[in-house]
Amino acid sequence: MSMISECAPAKINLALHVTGRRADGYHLLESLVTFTDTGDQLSFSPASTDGFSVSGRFAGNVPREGNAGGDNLVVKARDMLRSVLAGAGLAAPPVHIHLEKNLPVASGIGGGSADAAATLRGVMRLWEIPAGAVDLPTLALRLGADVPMCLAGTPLIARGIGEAIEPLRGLPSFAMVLANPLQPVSTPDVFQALESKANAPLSLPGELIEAAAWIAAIGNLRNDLEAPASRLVAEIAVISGLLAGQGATLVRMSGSGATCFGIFSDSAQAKAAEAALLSIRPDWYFQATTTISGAQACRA
Ligand SMILES: C[C@@](CO)(OP(=O)(O)O)[C@H](O)COP(=O)(O)OP(=O)(O)OC[C@H]1O[C@@H](n2ccc(N)nc2=O)[C@H](O)[C@@H]1O
Ligand SMILES: Nc1ncnc2c1ncn2[C@@H]1O[C@H](COP(=O)(O)OP(=O)(O)O)[C@@H](O)[C@H]1O
Repeated sequence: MSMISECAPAKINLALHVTGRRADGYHLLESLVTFTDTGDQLSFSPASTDGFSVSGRFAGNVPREGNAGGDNLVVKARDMLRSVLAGAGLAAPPVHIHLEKNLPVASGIGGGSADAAATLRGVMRLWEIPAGAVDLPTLALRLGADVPMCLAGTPLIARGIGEAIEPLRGLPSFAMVLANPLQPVSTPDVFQALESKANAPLSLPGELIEAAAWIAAIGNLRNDLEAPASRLVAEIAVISGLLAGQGATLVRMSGSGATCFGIFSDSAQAKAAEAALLSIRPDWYFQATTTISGAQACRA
C-alpha cells in the first residue's frame, strides 16, 4: 500500500451553549458545528519503524517528545487504535505520519482533535481494517470530547460533552474569515472562568432554507464561552471588532477561543477582508475559508 492522505479541517462552533455540568466536572453542551474545506494535512506511509514529522506555519507549536511524537494527539490516536486492533488479532504495522500544521494550536477550532480523527481514518485505510471492526466513535471520545465530531466531519449538532452527534442536513456553506491573535487559550481555564453553567439550550426554527435565514437564526444563538474567554484574552474583543469592521454579517468566537469567525457574503468579500486584516495586523492569523455543506470532504 502506498502513501495515503487525509485532511483535518478546522471545526467551527457556529454556536455553543453550555447547559449543565456532569458529576465528573465535564460540561454539558449543545453546539451547532460545521467544518472548513481547508485545514491541516496528514500523510501516512508504510515504514520500517513508526515515525512522526511535522511541517507548516504552526509546526513549532505542536507538542512533540522525541522522534516518536510523544503526547501529540496524532501519535496517541495511532497507538490507541493499534492496541485495540491487537486485542482483536488485527495487524497494525509501523507507519510514518507527516503532519502539515496549518491551523493555530489551542485556538478553539479543534486542530488537534481534527488531526486525531484524520489519523484514525488514515491508519484504518493504510492497515486495510474493515470499517465495522473497531468502534471508532468510542475510541475517538477517549482521545478528547471534540474528536467524535471531527470524525463525523459533517455539519452537526453535538450534545452531551460533545459525543452525542446529530447530523444536520441543509446547513449552507458560508464564506468565512478565521481570525486569531495567536494567543493560545487553555480550554479547562475557559470552562473554569464560566460563571453560569446552566444556560438556555440551543433552539433553531424548523424551516431554514436561505443562507440569510440561517445566519439570522445563528445570530440569535450564543457562544457561552465567549465572555469568559474574553476576560482571559483581551484581544478577542479587538479581533471581533476588526472582523465586524470589514463588513462581516456575523462575528462570533469558536469553541473556547481565541479564534473568532466572521461570515461574509461571498468568497471574494472574505478574501478581500483577509487581505485588509493582514495589512492591519500582519503578526496575527487571518484565513479566508469556506465551510462545507453536506458530507463534503475537505481538500487533501
Ligand atoms: C470547547 C470545545 C467545543 O467544541 O472546543 P475547543 O475549544 O477545545 O476547540 C470542546 O468542548 C473541547 O473539547 P476538547 O478540546 O476535545 O476537550 P478535552 O480534551 O476532552 O477536554 C479538555 C478539558 O476541557 C474541559 N471540558 C471539555 C469538554 C467539555 N464538554 N467540558 C469540559 O469541561 C475539561 O476540563 C477537560 O479536562
Ligand atoms: N496535533 C496536535 N495539534 C494541535 N494541538 C495538539 C496536537 N496534539 C496535541 N495537542 C495539544 O492539544 C491541545 C488543544 O489543541 P487544539 O486542538 O489545537 O485546540 P482546541 O482544543 O482549543 O481546539 C493543545 O494545547 C496541544 O498541546
